[in-house]
Amino acid sequence: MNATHSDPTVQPVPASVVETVDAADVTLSNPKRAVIALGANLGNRLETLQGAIDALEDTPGVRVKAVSPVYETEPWGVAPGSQPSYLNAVVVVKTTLPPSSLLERAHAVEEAFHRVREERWGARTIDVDIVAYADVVSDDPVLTLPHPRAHQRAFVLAPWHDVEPEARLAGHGPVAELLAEIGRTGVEPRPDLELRLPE
Ligand SMILES: Nc1ncnc2c1ncn2[C@@H]1O[C@H](COP(=O)(O)OP(=O)(O)OP(=O)(O)O)[C@@H](O)[C@H]1O
Ligand SMILES: Nc1nc2c(c(=O)[nH]1)N=C(CO)CN2
Repeated sequence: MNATHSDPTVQPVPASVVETVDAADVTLSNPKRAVIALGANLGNRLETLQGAIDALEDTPGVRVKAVSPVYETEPWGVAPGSQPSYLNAVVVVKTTLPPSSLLERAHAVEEAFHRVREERWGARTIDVDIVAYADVVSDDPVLTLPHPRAHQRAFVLAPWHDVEPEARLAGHGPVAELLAEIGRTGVEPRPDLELRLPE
C-alpha cells in the first residue's frame, strides 16, 4: 500500500478530475505551432509590428519562436493608389492556447493598437491573422484554418518562406510552390528594417 492510501486525511480524487487534469497536462507539454501574419499601413508601421510581436510574447501560453524579415507591400484587394503601402511580416509561435483563444488574443493585440474596423480590407494600424495552427483545417467563418486567403498572398507567403522554407499550407501544399505560382510582384524586401525576436 502506498503512502496516499494509508493517510486517512487524503480523499480519493474522482476519476473525472484525474482525466481533466491529465488532458490539460498533455496540452501544456505538447504546445502547437502556429503561424501568424502581421500587417500595418497606418502610423509608425515598424514600431506597431514590433509592439504586436512583444504583446504576443507577453501572452501566457505563447512563445514567439521566429520573426521574419520585413517586406514593404502594395495593398492587396483594393484599388491601386487608394491606400498607403503595408509593412508585412510573419511570426512562428509555439502555443498551449487552443485556436479560439489565440484568435481572441490576436484581436486584443489589434485593439491595443487602436485598430478601427470600417471597411473590408481598409487601411489599418495593425492586422493580426492566424495563417495556420498545427495541421488544423476548419471552415468556421469565425476562425477559418488555414487562413482562407493566405495561399493567394505573397505578402504572407514570402516572409513565411524566409523563416520556414520547408513549410506546407494545409490543403494547398508547399509554401515555396505557392509562392512560385503567384510571384512576388509588389512585395519588396526591406533589409534596412528589422524586427526583434523578444528575449
Ligand atoms: N484565420 C483567421 N485569422 C484571423 N481572423 C479570421 C480567421 N478566420 C476567420 N477570421 C475572422 O475574420 C474576421 C475579419 O477579420 P479581419 O477584420 O482581420 O479581416 P481583414 O484582415 O480585413 O481581411 P482578411 O480576412 O482578408 O485578412 C475576424 O473577426 C475573424 O473572426
Ligand atoms: N499588402 C497588403 N495588403 C493587404 C493586407 C496586408 O497585410 N498587406 N491585409 C489585408 C487584410 O488582411 C488586405 N490587403
